[in-house]
Amino acid sequence: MDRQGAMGPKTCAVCTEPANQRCGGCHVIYYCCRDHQRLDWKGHRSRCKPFKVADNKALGRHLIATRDIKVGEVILDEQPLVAGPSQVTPPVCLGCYRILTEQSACACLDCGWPMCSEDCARTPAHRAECDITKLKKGSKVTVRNFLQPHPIYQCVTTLRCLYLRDSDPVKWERLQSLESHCEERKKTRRYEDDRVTVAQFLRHFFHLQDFEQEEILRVCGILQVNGHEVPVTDPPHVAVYDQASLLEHSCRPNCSKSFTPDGGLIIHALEPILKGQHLSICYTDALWGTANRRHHLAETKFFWCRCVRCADPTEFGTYFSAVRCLSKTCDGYLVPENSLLEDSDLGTTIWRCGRCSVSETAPRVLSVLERVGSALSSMQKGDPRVCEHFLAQFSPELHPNHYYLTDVRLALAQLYGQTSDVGLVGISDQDLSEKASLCRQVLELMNTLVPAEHRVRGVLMFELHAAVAEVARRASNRGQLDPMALRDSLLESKRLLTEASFLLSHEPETLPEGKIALQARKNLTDLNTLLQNIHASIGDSPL
Ligand SMILES: C[S@@+](CC[C@H](N)C(=O)[O-])C[C@H]1O[C@@H](n2cnc3c(N)ncnc32)[C@H](O)[C@@H]1O
Repeated sequence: MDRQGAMGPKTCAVCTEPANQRCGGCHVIYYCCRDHQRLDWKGHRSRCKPFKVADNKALGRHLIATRDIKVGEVILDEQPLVAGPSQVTPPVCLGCYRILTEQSACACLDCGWPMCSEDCARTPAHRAECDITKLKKGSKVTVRNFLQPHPIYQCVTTLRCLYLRDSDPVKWERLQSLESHCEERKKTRRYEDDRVTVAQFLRHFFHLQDFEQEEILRVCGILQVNGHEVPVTDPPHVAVYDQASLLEHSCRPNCSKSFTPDGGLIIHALEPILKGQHLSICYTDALWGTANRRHHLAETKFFWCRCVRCADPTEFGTYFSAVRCLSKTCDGYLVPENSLLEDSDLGTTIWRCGRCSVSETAPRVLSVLERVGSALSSMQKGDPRVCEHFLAQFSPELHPNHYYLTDVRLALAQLYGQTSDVGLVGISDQDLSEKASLCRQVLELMNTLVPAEHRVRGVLMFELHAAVAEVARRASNRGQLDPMALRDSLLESKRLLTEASFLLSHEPETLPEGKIALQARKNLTDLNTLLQNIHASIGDSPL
C-alpha cells in the first residue's frame, strides 16, 4: 500500500523520514531520496495515476486530478475485471465473440457450449461457463437455433462475474465494491426480467443455488451501471473495468475513452485538466439533445444529470435543443425555461422564445420534435439527396444547430464522395464545397459542445482535409490558384490531417476510426512529399 498522508508534513513512502521529493507521475507520494523512489517503484507503479478517488453524496465515488494533466495524456489503461457477451445476442463464440452459424459452430468437448474453434474453447475467458456447466449443471449445453437472439446467453456475463467469487477473490471484491443501484432497479422492468431470465435461470438450470437470488441480481445491477459496450468485436461485447468504473459522467466531459484490440480500455485527456478538477467521460451519446440524454441516464444509470451543459438551456449558446418560435412573425428560438426538470415535470415545462418572449407549452413543442424525429427515423439512409431534402424541409422549424439537423449534416458530410466510385474526385464542385462547409459547421459546434469528444471530430477532420485538398487541386488545375495559394491550402489540409491522426491515435485498426487513422498517417506522408515539391518549385523553405 502507498502510505502518504494528504495533510501534514510529507514523509517518505519507504522509510517515513521527512521527504520533499514528489513522485512526478501522481504528485501524491513523497520520497526522501532517489534511491527510495527507485526501491518503491515496483509496488507504486500500478497505483501511480494522476488522480485520487473522492466521495460525496451527489456523485458517490469519483476521480479528481492530483496534478495538471496535458492534452493527449493517457490517464488510465486497464484490462477488464470481467468481460462477456451482450445480454441479448444470437449465439456467439465465447472466446472471440464472433457470430456463430450452424456450420461454423463446434461444441466445446467439455461443456457443449458452441465455440468457433478448439483454440477458443481453451481460452481462459470460457473457463467460467465451462466449469459451471460441467461441475454444477452436470450435463452439456445444446444450442440449435443460430438465427436469432438465444435466451441462454442472457446469463453468461453474470455467470462469469459469479465465478470470480471462488476463482479470483481479489477481482470479486473489486467487482462487489461497484455501484449496483439495487433499490432503484427494483422498480424497473429490467430487474424483473433479470430475476427470471438470469437469477432464476442460473439457480435452477445451472444449479447455482449457492448464490442467493439477491446476490445474483446485485451482479446484474453492477453490470448495468458499470458495463461498457466494447466495439472491437463484431457484435460488440460488454466489459466492466475496475478504476474506470469510478469515472463520473458529464455531458461535457474532459476525458475520452478508446478500446484496445484485446478489449482493454484507455482513458485519455482531450483538453488540459487542472489539478483538483473532476475527471469525467460521457456515459451517453453526446450528440443527443438534453432531454434525451438526461432521460437515458435516469433510466439506465439512475441519476438526473445536472452538469454545466444540462443546466444551460442554450447548451453554451449553441441552441442544440432549440426549436424555432411557433409565432409566425418571429424568427427567434424556443428553449425550455428550466432544463433540469425530471420526467414527471417534463410535460409541464414552459418553452420561451429568446426574441419575442412568447411562452409555449411542452406538448406544442414536443409535437414538432416528434414529427421531425419520426421523419428522421423513417428517412432512407445513405443517399445524399435524401439528406439534403430533410435539411431543406425541417431547417425552418429548428435552430440551425439542432441535434436532428446536426445528425443529418454529420451523415451528409461523410456521404459526399462515398457514393462515387472514384471518391471525392467524382463529385460536383457544389457537393465538394457543401461537404467542406458541413464539416466546418459540425466541427465548430462540437468544439463548443463537447471539445473532448475525439471520434466524431477526428473523422470530420479527416473528411475536411480531403475536401480542402481536392478543392485546391481543382482550382490549381484550372489555373485559379498560384503555387503559394496552393501551398497554403495544402498546409491547411495537413493541419487537419495531423489533428485527425492525433485524435484517432488510440483507435484500434479493426474499427472504422482506426482504419481512418491509418489512412491519415499514409496521407500525411504523401502530403509532406507534395508540399516539399511545391516548396522546391516556389523556392521557399518547408514549413
Ligand atoms: C459507473 S458508476 C460511477 C462510480 C460510482 N459513483 C460509485 O461510487 O461507485 C455510475 C454511477 O455514479 C453516479 N454518477 C456518475 N456520474 C454522475 C453525475 N454526473 N451525477 C450524479 N451521479 C453520477 C450514479 O449513481 C451512477 O449510476
